[in-house]
Amino acid sequence: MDTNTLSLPSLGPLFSEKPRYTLRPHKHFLKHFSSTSRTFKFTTPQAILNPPTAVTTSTLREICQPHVPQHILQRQFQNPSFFFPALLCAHIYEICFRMEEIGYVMPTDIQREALPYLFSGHDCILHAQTGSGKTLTYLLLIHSIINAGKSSVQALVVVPTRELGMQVTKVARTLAAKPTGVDGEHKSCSIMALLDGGTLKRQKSWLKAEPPTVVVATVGSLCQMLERNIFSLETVRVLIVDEVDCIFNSSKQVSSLRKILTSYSSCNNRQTVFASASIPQHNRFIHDSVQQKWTKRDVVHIHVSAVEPMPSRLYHRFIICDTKRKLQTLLSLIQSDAPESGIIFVAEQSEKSKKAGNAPSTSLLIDFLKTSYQGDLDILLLEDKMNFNSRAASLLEVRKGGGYLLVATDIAARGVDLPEMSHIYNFDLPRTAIDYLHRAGRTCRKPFSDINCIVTSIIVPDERFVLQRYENELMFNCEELIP
Ligand SMILES: Nc1ncnc2c1ncn2[C@@H]1O[C@H](COP(=O)(O)OP(=O)(O)OP(=O)(O)O)[C@@H](O)[C@H]1O
Repeated sequence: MDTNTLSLPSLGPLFSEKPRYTLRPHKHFLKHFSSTSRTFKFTTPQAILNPPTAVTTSTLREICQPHVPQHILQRQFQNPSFFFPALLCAHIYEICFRMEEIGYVMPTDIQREALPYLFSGHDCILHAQTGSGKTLTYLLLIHSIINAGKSSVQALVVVPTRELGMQVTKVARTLAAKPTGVDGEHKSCSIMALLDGGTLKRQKSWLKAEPPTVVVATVGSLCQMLERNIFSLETVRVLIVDEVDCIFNSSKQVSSLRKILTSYSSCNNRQTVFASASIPQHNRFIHDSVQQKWTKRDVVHIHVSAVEPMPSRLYHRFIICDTKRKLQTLLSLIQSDAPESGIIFVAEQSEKSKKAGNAPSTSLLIDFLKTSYQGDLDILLLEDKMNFNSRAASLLEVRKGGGYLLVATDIAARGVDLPEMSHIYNFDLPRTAIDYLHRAGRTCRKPFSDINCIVTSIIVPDERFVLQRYENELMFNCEELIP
């Protein structure tokens, strides 16, 4: 058999065990793939209809190819007017090529473990370290389900912040772009960002005129659209809630998320996925989710590296100094570390400090670094109270590449993916162990790299026991740096 072309007989076994179905590949499918010089292997229906088994294969394509048609076909086999879903298959094969083009070849642990369950229609809780590839995991599920030919919103990703929403939209669009050399006639899926600070009027017209296939939304904007009946969850086949614990923890977002989940629970043909590196009291959370019917009863909790909640390549250290010496200590650290890029996390200004008319720590820090730091790194700011355009401009600058020091509040602690980040500095200690985990997790974001990254907390003597508590809770060891 010519291994470089699509071989029609190789599609035969797919149907041999179900003779009532005839193979009628769509002309677009043939045209499309005969031009791409690739071979496709299909599994037999028996394998296709089996429940997920442990995946021992080693590449993402090997995981996706047998399982994606499985998922589509499972549904198609239940449909008496079965027709070979050529366009859907074409789409997912394109995604496989595209992944390889981008450099996603080997699956990460969460991808290896979760994808078989996701492709078989299970509701899942993706619980894995920061930087472990949860985004690609749920995007692959989305691509296995959607049909870009249909004009309806079929997948919805809910995120806590505009910044994370922009990032997920970008990754989703990159993945959905056609691989080089493929000019198939089928429609690419459209992805809409429905984020706080966006132009809701424009998005409203888009949703009404030609609904996108995938919507990435912040809770507030999504609720507005749902309340005004501009779009409904009826057509949504998969709902992802990213950083789910963060949204449940936010007093501004929790009641809206509950409404969305409750409303989605009455939809037919639904699949719900929750993702985060931290799901506190996960057994309780799963129990509640089932009780509330937010997930089906057979929801699967995929917990990767349960005994090691943070990447092992992270090196943690702390330095003790008094409050007045903190700025100078930070500067000395940056000079001796010479980071490739770093984030300096600062606490949000308290109401008390605002009332006292004090300048926020972020401004003090930025002013100090701009006058005292002599190195090559750009100094940037990202904090909640900046307007959306300035926040976007800071992140754009950061993503341009080149070294930088980003002074940020916890707004940058969740989900933001900056793979070049080598150092994290806690200028103010985070409020909880979970906040520590997410701040630290802005480094070590190259799944197959063996480069170590450093997290340094600058603390006053009284804070030593707080840090110790975080060490116990997150099971890591923090070494003292003696100045
Ligand atoms: N299979 C893969 N091969 C190579 N790189 C990958 C793979 N999967 C994901 N990545 C890369 O790993 C990085 C981290 O992925 P991602 O942002 O999805 O992490 P995450 O698990 O969502 O982390 P967080 O919990 O912090 O949000 C990204 O830069 C992504 O491009």
